[in-house]
Amino acid sequence: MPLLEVRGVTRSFYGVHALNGVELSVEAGRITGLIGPNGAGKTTLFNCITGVVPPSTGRVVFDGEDITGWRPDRISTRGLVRTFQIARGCPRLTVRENLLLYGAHQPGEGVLTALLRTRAALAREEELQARAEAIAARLRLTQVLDNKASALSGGQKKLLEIGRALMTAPKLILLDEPCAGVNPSLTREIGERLREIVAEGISLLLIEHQMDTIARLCDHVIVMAEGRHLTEGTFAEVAANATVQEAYMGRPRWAS
Ligand SMILES: Nc1ncnc2c1ncn2[C@@H]1O[C@H](COP(=O)(O)OP(=O)(O)OP(=O)(O)O)[C@@H](O)[C@H]1O
Repeated sequence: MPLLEVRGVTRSFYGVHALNGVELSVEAGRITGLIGPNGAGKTTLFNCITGVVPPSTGRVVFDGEDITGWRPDRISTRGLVRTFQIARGCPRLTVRENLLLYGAHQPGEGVLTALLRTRAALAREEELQARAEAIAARLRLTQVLDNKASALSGGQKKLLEIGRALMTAPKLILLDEPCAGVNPSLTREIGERLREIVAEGISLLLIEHQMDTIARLCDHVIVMAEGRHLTEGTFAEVAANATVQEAYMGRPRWAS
């Protein structure tokens, strides 16, 4: 059974059909790339899957459970979380605080428990601290744990965004352009961290425009165009597909 199934999902905005009945599946244990020309509906699909925007019609099934129309926080407790193209962390908080903020959304963490500071709450806080430190170490952010997020480099901000997603103990992370705006060597480094995350059993679905990054990183590639699933396969297969080339025609990013 696929980890994620999208069945006939449509979404319109003021008469614009952003999604026209998307059908796709994401398998566990690998990095799946989601590509397509500008306006293909990739970000809207991410929003519909993760509850940021409800689909107009269709179904989203995650890990065997129908999550269509659920709110993002409820979806994340099931192990499905997304990152945003523009990092959404709190710049004035430290890296550690940013990580803890996300861990606090875990199931079982009630405001009352936190306020009462019971023994259980203190133990939970220690556990979250340990998790934040372990995730920072995984992402090579230990040196900057107590620095303000605003002081991080562009690449480190991207890693922090991934770290915040990891704090929710996800099964699947949807990454919206995790390497956008970072230089080639940092892109490779982020790629290495993503590979390590997958080796630990977390699955990834990522939107990326840089085709060399997709080619290097993704085990499988799904192509969208005009709000629909166009085709899928290995990078070599989709790159050789005439329909894909046609969908990208005149779009210089394909060549980059
Ligand atoms: N909130 C919104 N209001 C109105 N139109 C929207 C909204 N969100 C998306 N759209 C429209 O839906 C279509 C699909 O946009 P979307 O951003 O999902 O595509 P994309 O494949 O992610 O594009 P890009 O690669 O440029 O980010 C576009 O025509 C876009 O203008």
